[in-house]
Amino acid sequence: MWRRQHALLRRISPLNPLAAWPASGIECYYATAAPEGRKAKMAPLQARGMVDRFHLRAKGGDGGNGCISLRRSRSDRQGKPDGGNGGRGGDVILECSRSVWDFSGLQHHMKASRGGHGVSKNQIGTRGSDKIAQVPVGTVIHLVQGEQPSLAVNKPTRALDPWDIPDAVEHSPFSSSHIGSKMMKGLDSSQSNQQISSKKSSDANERERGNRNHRGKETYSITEFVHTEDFDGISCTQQVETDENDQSDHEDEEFWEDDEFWEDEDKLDKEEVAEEKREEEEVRYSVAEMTKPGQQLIIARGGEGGLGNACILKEMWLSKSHRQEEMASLSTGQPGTETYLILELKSIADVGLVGMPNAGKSTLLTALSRARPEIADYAFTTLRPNVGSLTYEDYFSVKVADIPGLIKGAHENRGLGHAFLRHIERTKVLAYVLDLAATLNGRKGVPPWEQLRDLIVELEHYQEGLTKRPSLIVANKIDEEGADAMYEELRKRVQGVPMFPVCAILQEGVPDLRVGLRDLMDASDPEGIELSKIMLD
Ligand SMILES: Nc1nc2c(ncn2[C@@H]2O[C@H](COP(=O)(O)OP(=O)(O)OP(=O)(O)O)[C@@H](O)[C@H]2O)c(=O)[nH]1
Repeated sequence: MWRRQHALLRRISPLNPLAAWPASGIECYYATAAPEGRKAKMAPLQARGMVDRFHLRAKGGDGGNGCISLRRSRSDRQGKPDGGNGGRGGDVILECSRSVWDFSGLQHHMKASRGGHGVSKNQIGTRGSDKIAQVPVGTVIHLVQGEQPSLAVNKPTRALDPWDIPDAVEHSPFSSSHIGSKMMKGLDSSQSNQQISSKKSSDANERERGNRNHRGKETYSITEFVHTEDFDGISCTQQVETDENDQSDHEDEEFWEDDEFWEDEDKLDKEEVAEEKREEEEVRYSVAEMTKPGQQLIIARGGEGGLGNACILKEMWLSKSHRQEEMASLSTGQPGTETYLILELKSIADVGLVGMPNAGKSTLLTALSRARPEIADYAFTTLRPNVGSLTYEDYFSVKVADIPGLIKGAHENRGLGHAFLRHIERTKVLAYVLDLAATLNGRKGVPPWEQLRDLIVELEHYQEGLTKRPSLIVANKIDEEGADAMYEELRKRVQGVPMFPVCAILQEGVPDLRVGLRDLMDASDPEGIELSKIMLD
């Protein structure tokens, strides 16, 4: 469904003013240009805002075929087998990078190149090139179908293993299963090849692999590492774009030529949504997390190359009756593995700023750090989380995340909904930013204590116990007329929580807030906020 919509958008956006890119992350509807004689339709399109959840299908490159060749000479009329082995297919790799914000640069389908075929004179086919895509720091991987993703490192040493997954099984640092076990969350290496849900091709792959093992030929192991450090992100992006364009042109043609599309679109959409839901029910959540720049994760492995006849006849025993068939099967390259993943982004920060739209969260982030998020006097200016770094004199550094504004009923999908709260799931400290001026000077806003109540309710709806984290209150816009009295009222109504009156725009009260945040980070037994601590009317 999305592919069709993206193809459509590419086609109409330069010409059709109705299809101008929106600056929001909300699902939008566009009037689409229709071929002559057809009614224009309204099609939902994913807007350009942050893409923090992404469906990705990946396929490793197939292995190249082995060569069957005989080298004859005058002295040897019968000839000696000299066919080389096929090359291994490329892997599909995700690389964690600080230079990308979200998944908007990814393709939904990624395929690595196949290995080259073996040639005579015992020459091995070339290895298929890998397909590498960059994902942001904080990417969580859920597995819908296929094999567990595995970590790619250049050397199997402990020092190079950047993962710190809880419950990972400890192994010898030099065993391949160590790497394998580290890459699975809570799984041992014997489970690493477990299929979540089998597909035809992966079944075939497994069968083929079984046959190979049976004949004594080793299949790939996870100790075949990919050199990761010199990867040039720019060249990869270019490669990805080229492929995407090729694909999109093709899709465009199909799309406009397809008569049934206009009639069946709704039905198809519904079917696809239902299928996606069905698939999501079988998802294995959080099989891997990418938390450090430079980490690489192989999500689909290239197939092994087929054997050349030089190798087959030297090392294998072939039955006389089925010689040809066995030779053909051994020389055929294995298909690459396939996986279907859901990528989800959870920003990594120590402090999460939560507040109603327009409370001044982005302004506060600007005052606390060098981050420069968009600031404006209308609600929902922030559409994606912004993370800034707050550094203290002793070089202690705290990451602060500003997330889009929450409103009452966000859990019922009001405003921007509450899905982006996943970005504060991992924070240690919550800072509730309340707007002291929301009801002042004739404004029809919500009093600060009610803002606090609504925020707590929404956070608890998203995840029970989230508000038990160490918390403080930032009473913002103290510079406004009447804000002092409002602050006093707030202090009376909410007790037992550290509170800081602040004017984010003039940076007043910000130094005290910095100290307060540090204290909360260091405190051994800090408290969260409960609804019972708030006195409401
Ligand atoms: N008077 C006053 N205005 C402020 C203060 N802090 C922020 N503002 C104004 O409040 C408006 C909203 O500020 P933002 O920082 O965009 O608020 P936000 O909470 O990030 O808003 P969303 O992006 O909608 O979630 C802007 O016009 C700011 O200039 C303050 O301390 N005093």
